[in-house]
Amino acid sequence: MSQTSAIRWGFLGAGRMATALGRGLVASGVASGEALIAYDPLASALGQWTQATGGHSAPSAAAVVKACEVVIVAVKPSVVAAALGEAAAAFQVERHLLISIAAGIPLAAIEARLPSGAAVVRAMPNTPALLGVGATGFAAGRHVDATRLDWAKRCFESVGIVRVVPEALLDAVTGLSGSGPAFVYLIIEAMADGGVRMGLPREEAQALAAQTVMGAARMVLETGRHPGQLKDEVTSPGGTTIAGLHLLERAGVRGAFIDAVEAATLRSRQLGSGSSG
Ligand SMILES: NC(=O)C1=CN([C@@H]2O[C@H](COP(=O)(O)OP(=O)(O)OC[C@H]3O[C@@H](n4cnc5c(N)ncnc54)[C@H](O)[C@@H]3O)[C@@H](O)[C@H]2O)C=CC1
Ligand SMILES: O=C(O)[C@@H]1CCC=N1
Repeated sequence: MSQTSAIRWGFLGAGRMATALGRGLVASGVASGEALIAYDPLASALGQWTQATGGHSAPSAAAVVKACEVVIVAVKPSVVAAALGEAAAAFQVERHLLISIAAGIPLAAIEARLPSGAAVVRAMPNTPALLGVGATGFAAGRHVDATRLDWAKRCFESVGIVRVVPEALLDAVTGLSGSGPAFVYLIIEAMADGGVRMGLPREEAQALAAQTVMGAARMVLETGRHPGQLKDEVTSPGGTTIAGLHLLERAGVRGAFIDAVEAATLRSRQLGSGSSG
C-alpha cells in the first residue's frame, strides 16, 4: 500500500481544474474516487465534478477540510480569500496540506489566512492535465515537510510532468505553461485556417495541424535535441519550409511569442498584487 493511499483529497471549487486533477488522481491510482471530496456553491459544477471523478460532494468548505488531509484550492484568484475564510477554522497545522492553484496568489497571502505554521504549496498546473499530459510548476511554503512535499508531487505527477521552482518563478510558469495551451490552440487554429485557405477540408486541416503540433512536441521531448536543430532537419535548401519560415520571421512571430509569455507573466504578478485592472 503506497503512502498516499490513505490520504483523502479535498477540493474547494469543483470547476475545470478541480475536475482535471480529481480525474488524474483516480486514473493514476494515487487516490480512489472514495477518497475525493469537493465543495462548490454552484450545484451544477459540483454535480459534474462528482460524476467525472467518482468523488463525494460536501455541504461546505469546512466539511471538506474536516474530511481530508490535502485541501486543493481551485477557485478563481478573486475568490481565494473568501474560500480560505470559510475553510481556515477547520484547518489543523499538524494534519493538513493546502495546495493553491490560483494564478498569481503568493504563498505569504495564503499562509496569512491560515493558522500559523500551516503547510502550503502554490502550484500552477495546466488544462492538458485532463488527459494526463499536463505541465505543473510548484513552490513549497516554509512549513511543508518531506511527507507533504511528496503528497504535492504525487498529486501533480498524476496528471503530467512536474517541476519544483522557487516561488519567484511561478508567475513565469503561469505565463508559459499555465496560459500556454491557449497560445498553442491559436497556432493550431491558424495553421488549419492556412490549410483551408489552400483548399483542404476543415476537418482534415485541423487533424493534420493538431497532429503536427503533437508530433513536433514529442520530437523535442523524446529526442532531447534542440528545437533549432530539429527545425533545420525539416528545412531543405531552397525548399518549402524556408519559404514559410522566412515569412514567419519577417512577421515577428518569434518575438510575438516571447511578448505573449511576458504579458501573461506580468498579468499573473498583477493578480498577486491585488490589482484586477
Ligand atoms: N483554467 C486554466 O487553464 C488554469 C486555471 N488555473 C487556476 O485554477 C483556478 C480555477 O480555475 P478554473 O478551474 O479554470 O475555474 P472554474 O471557473 O472552472 O472553477 C472555479 C469554481 O469555483 C467555484 N467557486 C466560486 N466560489 C467558491 C467558493 N467560495 N468556494 C468553493 N468554490 C467556489 C465556482 O462555482 C467554480 O465552479 C483559478 O484560480 C485559475 O487561476 C490554474 C492553472 C490553469
Ligand atoms: O488565464 C488565467 O488566468 C488562468 C491561469 C493560467 C491559465 N488560465
